[in-house]
Amino acid sequence: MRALISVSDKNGIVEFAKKLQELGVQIISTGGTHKTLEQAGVKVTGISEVTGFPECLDGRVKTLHPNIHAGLLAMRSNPEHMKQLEELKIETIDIVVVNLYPFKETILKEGVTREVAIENIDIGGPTMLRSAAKNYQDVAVVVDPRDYDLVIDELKSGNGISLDTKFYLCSKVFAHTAHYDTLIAAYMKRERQDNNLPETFTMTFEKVQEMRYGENPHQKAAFYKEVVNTDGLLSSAVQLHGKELSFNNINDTNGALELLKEFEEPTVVACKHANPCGVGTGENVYEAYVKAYNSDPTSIFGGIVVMNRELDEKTAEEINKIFVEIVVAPSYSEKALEILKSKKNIRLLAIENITTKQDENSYDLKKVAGGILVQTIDSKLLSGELKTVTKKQPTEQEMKDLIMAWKIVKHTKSNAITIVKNGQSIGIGPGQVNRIWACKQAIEHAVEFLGEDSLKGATLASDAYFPFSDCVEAAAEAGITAIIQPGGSIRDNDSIEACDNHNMSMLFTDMRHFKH
Ligand SMILES: NC(=O)c1ncn([C@@H]2O[C@H](COP(=O)(O)O)[C@@H](O)[C@H]2O)c1NC=O
Repeated sequence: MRALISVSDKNGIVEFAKKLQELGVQIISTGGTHKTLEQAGVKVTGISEVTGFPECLDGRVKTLHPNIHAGLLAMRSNPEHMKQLEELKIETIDIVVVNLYPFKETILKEGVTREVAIENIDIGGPTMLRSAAKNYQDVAVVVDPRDYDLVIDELKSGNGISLDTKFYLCSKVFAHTAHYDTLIAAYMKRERQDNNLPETFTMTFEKVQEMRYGENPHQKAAFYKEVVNTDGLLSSAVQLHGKELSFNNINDTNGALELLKEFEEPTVVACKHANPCGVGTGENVYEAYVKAYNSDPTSIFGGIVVMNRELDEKTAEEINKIFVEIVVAPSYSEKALEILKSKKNIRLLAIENITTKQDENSYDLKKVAGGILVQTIDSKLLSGELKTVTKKQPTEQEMKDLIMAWKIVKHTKSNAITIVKNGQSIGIGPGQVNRIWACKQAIEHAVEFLGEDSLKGATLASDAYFPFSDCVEAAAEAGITAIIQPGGSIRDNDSIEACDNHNMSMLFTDMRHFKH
């Protein structure tokens, strides 16, 4: 039995090769692997002895030779194949142990040149892996060092490596080379600054964790992360305390974080089922948290609280008065951590560069039955200049609140209406099937938690245009004085007129933010 070993990651390879040798397997190897094994006392045949050809072009050609690939691809049950091998004096290779040039690790290094990245694209390795995997009935192919023990155990059993195991090893190869090639393709696309939607759509992710279940207990679920550009994003979060995150935890936290990233000043976002339920800004996170909490003290219970400044002791004490599922902050003071850790069931996450936004060319994906919808993320907030369409202009404070309401509405499920006053969300109407209901819900929200008077002088945002003037009428009746919306309805004039009649200001953004 012959094994060909050619590995970049040399961890565990000496022990594995020694065990193979003890089991009577003859070992063939390439340059660096050969050296490592020989130095450790393993008897190795150099690849050039098998190919009759020197390794050349700085290692670009080592194993790319018919003596290797015919030895891998010959079907042992096919007499014609075996006859040809004999005529060509080629011996079979029965085990292939290959792991590839570290392309991923290379491109993750800061400042890596394209030349270096390209030199780290493995050609001979995937070719061997694919040849061996195609002929899995006759060849055992090991791409993952975690499978070394499995192979040794089966060989020790005396019955050889089972067909089942060989098929399992083969399936890992194609998953591995697909992942590897997808990373290369994505790198090339980035290098070309190509943000076109490709003819065939391939992305690759790495598993972070399996979850106990998905959105519901009868659904299976796992969390996968992208390989590059995850700094500051949810998948780079470090969990400091608490139980494992669930599917819904991750989805909901994502909603909260995407909204948080719109703010530069100290801000706290409280979120439930991926919709914001309370948002506060202030001089510090304490002030911001109190505003977010007061805006809806009911929904925040069991919710998610994220902030863009270090979580201090005073804020931790405040948060600790209620039950929240998850807290995310860039960092925690020692005292704050101690206070929050006193609760077993709270999950505490840290994301260092929490304000970092996703690359604007990132994709947003939605699975539909039998297909997938792909779009670039909704990265912009405003398209350009805001246009005041009413006789009245908003005041300076109203302007600040309008922008805040606009940021919140962008990250609230459609149809959405949000109401903001003095840096605090006071009413949020998410996910309604018509706009007036969203408007009424936002107003009701404010009335319930902050009283009718809170609406006097407040500002309102709508994620898409008003089809009728009914929302303006409802806002005017509640005491709201300024509105921000995309504009673009054939009945825009009705809404503008209604604002003028009630001495309100209205701004058009010329940009819609549906979120379904
Ligand atoms: N060019 C070839 O024919 C070739 N054959 C195997 N390799 C790779 O060379 C690496 C091992 O090299 P070494 O044994 O020299 O350290 C492995 O990652 C293997 O996948 C090759 N390198 C790149 O394509």
